[in-house]
Amino acid sequence: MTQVPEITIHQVAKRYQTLTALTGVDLTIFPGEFVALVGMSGGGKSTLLRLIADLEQPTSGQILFDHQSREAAAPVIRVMFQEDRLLPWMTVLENLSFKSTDAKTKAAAVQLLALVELSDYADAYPGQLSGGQKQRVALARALMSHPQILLLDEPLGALDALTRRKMQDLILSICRQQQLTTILVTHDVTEAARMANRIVVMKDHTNLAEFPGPRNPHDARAVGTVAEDALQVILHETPTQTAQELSSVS
Ligand SMILES: Nc1ncnc2c1ncn2[C@@H]1O[C@H](COP(=O)(O)OP(=O)(O)OP(=O)(O)O)[C@@H](O)[C@H]1O
Repeated sequence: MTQVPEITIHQVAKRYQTLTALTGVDLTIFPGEFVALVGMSGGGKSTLLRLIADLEQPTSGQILFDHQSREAAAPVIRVMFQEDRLLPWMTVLENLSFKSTDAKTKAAAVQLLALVELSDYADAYPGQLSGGQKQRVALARALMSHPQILLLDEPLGALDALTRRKMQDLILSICRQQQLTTILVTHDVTEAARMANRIVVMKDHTNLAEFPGPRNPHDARAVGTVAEDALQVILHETPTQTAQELSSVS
């Protein structure tokens, strides 16, 4: 049985006045995949994420979910950004439950706090948390609505290296456990190689090339090789060279 793609991006373009942010993007993402978008600043990574999230509309082209329009499929999509976007006047638990009095909602919030290892901070305010802890609350909040698709826009960009590494592992284990379809935008090719099963290089306003992720995120050598390959394409290769080289490798 052929699997139905969770997201089908077909010939998507996005222009802002005279500026082209994206052009000719064709990308198919299957349920449970973890895809990383990498590339130079201004390459259109965040724009693509915003289009998938329905925060903006493409100038042309289509984005389908389960082969259907967004309206018909009504996918539950949540986005996690670099800044935590927590409400500073609410406690950690309230940021998840939005002060709901519904016992089920509260129980779900408590359970998610345990999942992100923050049970002890339920009554703390965001201002009392470290950057990494705030991002864990933001992750738990994104999971509250049981998304099928999780979009991560540089969520770990502001964290120190050690916290970042721990968060990568936490996000990976949760995404696998909950079989989420995940798209991560990151500047860090090593992070992309550690986390994703597909690394998509965005260059010249489109998805120029892609690499399979290493099977084991803890295999530092394999991660390093994939990261270096992605970096070479980002920095040097012309589209034609890249396509030829990739086809000769496969
Ligand atoms: N709201 C907007 N109005 C006008 N131009 C925009 C807008 N959003 C993005 N752009 C432009 O579209 C292009 C792609 O931007 P985008 O933020 O998607 O790139 P990116 O690859 O995510 O970059 P970065 O890695 O720096 O976040 C850039 O040239 C940017 O200036």
